[in-house]
Amino acid sequence: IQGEIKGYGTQIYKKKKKKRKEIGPRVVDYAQCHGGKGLKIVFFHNDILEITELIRFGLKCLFVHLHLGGLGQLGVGLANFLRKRFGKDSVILSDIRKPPDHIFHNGPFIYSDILDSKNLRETVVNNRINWLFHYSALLSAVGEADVSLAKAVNITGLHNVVDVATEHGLRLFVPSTIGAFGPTSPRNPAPDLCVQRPRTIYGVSKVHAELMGEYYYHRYGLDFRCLRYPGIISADSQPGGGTTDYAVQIFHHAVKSGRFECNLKPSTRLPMMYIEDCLRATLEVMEAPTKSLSMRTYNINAMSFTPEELAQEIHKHIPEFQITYNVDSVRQAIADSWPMNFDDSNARKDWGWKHDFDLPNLVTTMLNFPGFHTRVARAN
Ligand SMILES: NC(=O)C1=CN([C@@H]2O[C@H](COP(=O)(O)OP(=O)(O)OC[C@H]3O[C@@H](n4cnc5c(N)ncnc54)[C@H](O)[C@@H]3O)[C@@H](O)[C@H]2O)C=CC1
Ligand SMILES: CC(=O)[C@H](N)C(=O)O
Repeated sequence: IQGEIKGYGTQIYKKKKKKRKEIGPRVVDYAQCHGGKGLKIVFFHNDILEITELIRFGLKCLFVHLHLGGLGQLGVGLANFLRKRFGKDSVILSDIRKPPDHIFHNGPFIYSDILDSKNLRETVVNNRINWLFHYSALLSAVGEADVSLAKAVNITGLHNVVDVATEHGLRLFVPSTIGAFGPTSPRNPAPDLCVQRPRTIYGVSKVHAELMGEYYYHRYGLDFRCLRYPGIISADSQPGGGTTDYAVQIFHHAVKSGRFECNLKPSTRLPMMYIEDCLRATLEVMEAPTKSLSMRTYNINAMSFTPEELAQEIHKHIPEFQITYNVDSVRQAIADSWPMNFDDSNARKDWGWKHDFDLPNLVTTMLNFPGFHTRVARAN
């Protein structure tokens, strides 16, 4: 993984049989880094060191990540993924809801409301945050049901996050979505750059997030990075009220009862991705060297399928599985305005993005997920 540490660059000395291996050029400052025995970091200003050297020494840097809106469908998975890389105490999970015991005891958790800009600043300063992952949002369908709350969280909340990240020189990740496109966008595939006139408050707020992040990058140097996620599918977390939720719920129902009532038409094609690919892409773009990024907002793609195609794939594992359809007109109208497929060639070219999961191995992975069956039982 190529990466960079800007501003306070680092130079690693590795004591090896009393012999010091000097990697970087100049020495200005000195700090002990937790995680690596006998490893010392010395700092020098405004130089860049490829993060490969840090990874090679298995060094856990003095990164502290704050993860906002972390108790949703994707947030706990991201926190676990980052903690494996940077150490449990380097990743602070936050939300406005109480965490369940197994999450509360799995690493630092704090309350953080993105609508309270003072609380946000205190959190960033008191914990010396370097990287910020901003997951707080109301998704497409729940946003249409409460436009004023969606405006507050997805727009005012975003403004607070962008301001605090700029003030404190954070590296900021904000996810966008297939929902950031609308009926006048090219749909099959949708490229990175095209007309974006979404018809949901969710999509409008996400286009705004993309534009605000890029403005702050060009105007103030905010290290803003953004990926447009497809519908994300996970086995151990429930979806948060979007239009692609059917593609998560279908697995729980297939295992539990062998039957599923789908709220989208059988032929509704949407881009989708397994959560492992999503979380890996998120870290890869955050660790990509600045010089490799020709853009600040990228599409990422893995697969696209219809409910009918998904059901046929599940059928190969559960022959008695039956799908019926009871179309939700709100979600159907949203889905019909979204891309059917994504062109993610820029992500693949600039920072080496590639997906691991296609439809067959998504279904195999989901239905064989450790404890999935008991999770379904517990969830019910
Ligand atoms: N799940 C998916 O398929 C996709 C998700 N995304 C984006 O990824 C991010 C995470 O998505 P999910 O985990 O699915 O969302 P989710 O809806 O499951 O979770 C969002 C979290 O934000 C929190 N939140 C709400 N108001 C808040 C506030 N004022 N301050 C702090 N936190 C607040 C909620 O408590 C919730 O835990 C969102 O920004 C979403 O737009 C983008 C595309 C696809
Ligand atoms: C694709 C998304 O952004 C989300 N899952 C939704 O359906 O709203």
